[in-house]
Amino acid sequence: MMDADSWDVDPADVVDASGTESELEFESSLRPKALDEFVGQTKVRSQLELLLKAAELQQRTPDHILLAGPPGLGKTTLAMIVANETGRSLRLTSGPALQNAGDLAAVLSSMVEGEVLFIDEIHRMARTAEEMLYLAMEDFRIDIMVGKGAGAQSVPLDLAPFTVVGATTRAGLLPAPLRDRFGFTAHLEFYETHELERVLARTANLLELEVSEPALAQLAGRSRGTPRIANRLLRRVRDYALVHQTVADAAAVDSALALYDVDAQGLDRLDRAVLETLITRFNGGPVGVKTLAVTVGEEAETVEAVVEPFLVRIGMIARTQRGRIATPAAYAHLGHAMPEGR
Ligand SMILES: Nc1ncnc2c1ncn2[C@@H]1O[C@H](COP(=O)(O)OP(=O)(O)OP(=O)(O)O)[C@@H](O)[C@H]1O
Repeated sequence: MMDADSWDVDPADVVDASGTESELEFESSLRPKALDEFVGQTKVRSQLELLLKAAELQQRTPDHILLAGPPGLGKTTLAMIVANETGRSLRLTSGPALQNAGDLAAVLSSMVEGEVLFIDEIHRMARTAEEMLYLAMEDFRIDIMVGKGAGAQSVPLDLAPFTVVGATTRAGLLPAPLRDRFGFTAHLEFYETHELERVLARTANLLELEVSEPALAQLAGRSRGTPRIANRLLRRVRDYALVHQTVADAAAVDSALALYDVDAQGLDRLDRAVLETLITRFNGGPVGVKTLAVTVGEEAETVEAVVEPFLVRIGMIARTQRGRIATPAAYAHLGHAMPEGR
């Protein structure tokens, strides 16, 4: 039986960039399948296009690709597009699933020539797996240990050429030897509002949902520069319009987003908690990001990879050598007076 708490909807689930199963299905149904369907990230798209075209002309597998950037900006989608555009199949795994060299050896030894291996959260792989991956990416070869103890032997195994697409929210955490094995690193940026409007218009179309232009613009401006969040908020607006038997217009967006604690700038509860803590507990900073995370009761990795990049981008937090500080825009947004002398 479900307890009463199970019925509560945590607003963070709506804007959090990770996902529940039904959210994941929803996302898959919306993924663009070709580069020219992929909205925004113009530079990265042209870079990828060139890299794939050159590989096609030389009839070889494309170079390994590293995609870096905050969650929900399209890394998995791009990996799928790379496979699609090259007519290859895609294997998906993730850093946390590769906890020893054996886990990786099992994946690599079953790869077919030309396949694309997508490793999400690649910075979270075990060190032993990482070392095996360097060799595999460079020489398409791995050494497998057979037997145990004094009789253990290292047996080389040749692999068919393949392309690794790694994704990370924390490129800085990747050891240099691994980073160097990628022929190309794409840094995905937060999307501009007009780009998110296009993402939303495309999604509304796929969902056969009529949404007014002002509603799309309003949603786009409150989606933290992130397509995943834009699509999720659109779904909540659709729910709102359905339940209240109204059209999906700007007023419906306002009401739905107020219900889920998304404010006028698109900040969610965690964003505001971080800013509030920085201002009221640490007098606006400077304070280290780890201390800040502990104080709001969140993992440091989430604050560093999810919360901070967006708050820095919209100018509410500044990074200094001594730590993070709240800017005048943050004080104004939360309605606090700036202390004298700051
Ligand atoms: N440029 C884009 N155009 C249209 N839709 C996009 C774009 N980028 C992302 N999306 C949509 O946003 C959702 C999230 O994208 P995706 O899963 O690729 O992000 P991600 O960067 O891999 O996130 P994570 O790092 O959390 O895995 C998907 O539904 C995808 O269709």
